[in-house]
Amino acid sequence: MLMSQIGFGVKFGNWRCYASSSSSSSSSSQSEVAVVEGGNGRISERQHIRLGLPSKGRMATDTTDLLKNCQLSVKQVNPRQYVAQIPELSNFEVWFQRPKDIVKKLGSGDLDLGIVGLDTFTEHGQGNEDLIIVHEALAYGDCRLSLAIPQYGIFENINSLEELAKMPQWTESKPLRVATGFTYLGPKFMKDNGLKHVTFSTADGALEAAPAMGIADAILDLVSSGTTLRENNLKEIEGGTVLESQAVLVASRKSLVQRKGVLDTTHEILERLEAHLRAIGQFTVTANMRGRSDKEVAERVVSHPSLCGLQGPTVSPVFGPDGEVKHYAIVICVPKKALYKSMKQLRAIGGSGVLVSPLTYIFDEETPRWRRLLSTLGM
Ligand SMILES: Nc1ncnc2c1ncn2[C@@H]1O[C@H](COP(=O)(O)OP(=O)(O)OP(=O)(O)O)[C@@H](O)[C@H]1O
Ligand SMILES: O=P(O)(O)OC[C@H]1O[C@H](OP(=O)(O)OP(=O)(O)O)[C@H](O)[C@@H]1O
Ligand SMILES: [Mg+2]
Repeated sequence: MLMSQIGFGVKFGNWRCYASSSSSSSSSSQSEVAVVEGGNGRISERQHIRLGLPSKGRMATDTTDLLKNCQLSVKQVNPRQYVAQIPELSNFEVWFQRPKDIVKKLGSGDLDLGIVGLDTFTEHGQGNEDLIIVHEALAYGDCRLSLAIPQYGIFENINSLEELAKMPQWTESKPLRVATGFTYLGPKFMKDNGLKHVTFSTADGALEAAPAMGIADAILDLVSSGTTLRENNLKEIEGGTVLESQAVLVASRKSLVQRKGVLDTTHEILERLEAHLRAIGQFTVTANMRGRSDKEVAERVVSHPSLCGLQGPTVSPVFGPDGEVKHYAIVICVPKKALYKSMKQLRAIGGSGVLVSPLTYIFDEETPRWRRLLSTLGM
C-alpha cells in the first residue's frame, strides 16, 4: 500500500475549501512501503515525558521565559539542538518544534504536552478529542484570527460580516476569494456563519498583499496591533473575528491517562504556572495602622472591598518601645492596577508607612484548572 499526501480543492455545498488528504493506491511491488505523517497515535514504549515548545517565531522566547519564571528553566546546550531538559522535572524532555508540528505530534503520540498559540492548536487540532487544553490563558502571544477586507473600492462601505455576505458580487461561479493559512478554521467559520460562495486559497506569509495584488478579495490572518492591516489598506469587520488567541498549555488525553508520570508532572507544571500567573497581577502591601485592637483595625480595612486581599487582611500588633501596642501592621494583596487607589484608601483609614513589594507566587489550596482537568478525564 502506498500512501501519498496531496492537496486539492473540495467543494462542500456552496462553499469550497482547500484541504489535504491521503489517497491510497495499491502497489504491485512485493515490498510494502507506507508513508504516514507523524507517529501512529499509539502509546509508544518510551520512558520520558515529552513537552513540545515552539522552536522559532515570536512564541519561542516568551515560552521559555514563562517557564523560567515558574522556576522551570529549560537547559538547552545550544540553540540548534532540538532536545533540552528541565532539571527540576525528572524523567522529562523538552522538544523544540514548529508550533503546528507540536499539535500534530501530540495527536500522533510523539509528544505528551505542548505550549502553542490557541490559533495553532485549534487549526491543527481540528477538533481532535484526544487533545486537551490544560491552561487556556498563559498571558502572552495575544492576537486574534480575523477576516480583513480592503478599505477601498467595492468594500468601502462594507463594515460587517453580514454586509459582506449580502454583497451581490459573490456568486457560485464568482465566489469571494479569501487567502489564508487557516484552511480548517476559515471554511468552518464561513459555514458556521452561513456564508455561501466562498473559496479559500492557501498562503504562508505576507498575506496582506494578496488583495492589492488581485490574488484574493479578502484575507483571514492573525492580527495583534493591526499595523500590518492598516499599512496595506485593509480593515477588520464586525463579526469577522474567528478566534481570540493567546498561548495555551495542551496535552494528549491518552498520555495523561496511560503514560506513567504524565498526570503528576502536568499537575506540578500547572500549579507552578497558576501560582506565577496569579501573582503577576498583584502587589503585596504592608502598612501600619493606628488602632485600639486588631479586630477594630481589620473592620476598618475590610470596609473597603479593594483592601480585602486574597482571604482578608493579616493584622499583627506592633509593639512600641514601652511594650504598648498602639499600631497594627497589615499585610494585603492588591491588584497592580488598583495600587494607587488602594494606597489612598489605606491612608484615608489611618494607614502610614505603606510598603509595596512584588509578589512572586500565589499558591492556592487547589488550582481550579486541576479539578477541571480531572473531570475532563473522567477522574
Ligand atoms: N501579530 C502576530 N502575528 C502572528 N502570530 C502572533 C502574533 N501575535 C502573537 N502571535 C502568536 O504567535 C504564534 C507564532 O507566530 P509566528 O509568526 O511567530 O510563528 P509562525 O507563524 O509559526 O512562523 P512563520 O510566521 O514564520 O510561519 C501564532 O500562532 C500566534 O499564536
Ligand atoms: O497586527 P500586527 O501587529 O501588524 O501583526 C500581524 C502580522 O503579524 C503576522 O505576521 P508575521 O510577522 O508572523 O509574518 P509572516 O506573515 O511571515 O507570518 C501576521 O501574519 C500578520 O501579518
Ligand atoms: Mg507568522
